Amino acid sequence: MLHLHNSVRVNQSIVDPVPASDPRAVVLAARPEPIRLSAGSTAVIVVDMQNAYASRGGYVDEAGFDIAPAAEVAGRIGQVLDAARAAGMPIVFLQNGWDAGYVEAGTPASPNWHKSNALKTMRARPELAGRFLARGGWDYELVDVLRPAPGDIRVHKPRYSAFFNSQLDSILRARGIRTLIFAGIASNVCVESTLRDGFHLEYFGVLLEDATHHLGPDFTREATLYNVEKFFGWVSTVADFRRAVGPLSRE
Ligand SMILES: NC(=O)N/C=C\C(=O)O
Repeated sequence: MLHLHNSVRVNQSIVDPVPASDPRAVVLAARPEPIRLSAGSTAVIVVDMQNAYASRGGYVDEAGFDIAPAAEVAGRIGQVLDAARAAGMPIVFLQNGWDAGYVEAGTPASPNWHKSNALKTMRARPELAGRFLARGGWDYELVDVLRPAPGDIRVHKPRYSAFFNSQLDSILRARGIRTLIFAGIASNVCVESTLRDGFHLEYFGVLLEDATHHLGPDFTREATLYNVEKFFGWVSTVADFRRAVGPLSRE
């Protein structure tokens, strides 16, 4: 079988949200099939690469989740951002959390109050009260290695899905964005929640599997990859993304 340079098999059907005639369109190798994307209508969504999720001493580390792979994941996300910036694609950094007084986190009348492991860990260990995911604090801040560049967009979100109680949808629509490239932590929680809601809002979601990390046993990672590939979107890799958008570099 013939292969193109970006490992798209030529006789595979291509998902075509943008016309092939678009001068900024490229084909991204993905599962279950390649997808055409245009630099003009694609954004990279970096999900919650905050100290809370990717640094020692942050919320998920203190709550007992494995964050060992997070540093490597952050490095690969950096490669994605370099390629996206060179191609002129918008980059959106999501930041999960609440106000310093935790009003946005909800009361016991909110499921979030009961299910948020950050809130539960702080209640169980009062010496940690106020430390996790509070705007203005270290835990809420993005990791040092993934600092937004001028022109990048930050969106605050108070729940797992970035499409709820945030400006994400209007920010994307105002820029004509149709395709979302997902990276960040955690693949099985905020990444998947946002990609799923994006699907219901008519966005084409692509998960870069090696630019994400999951919270929980490995089967959660596998389940997310299965769900995305089978029901909600497409799965690709950092190398394939870089190969696909490399030719769009404006430098
Ligand atoms: N960013 C995430 O995927 N968050 C997952 C859990 C949490 O925020 O408690």
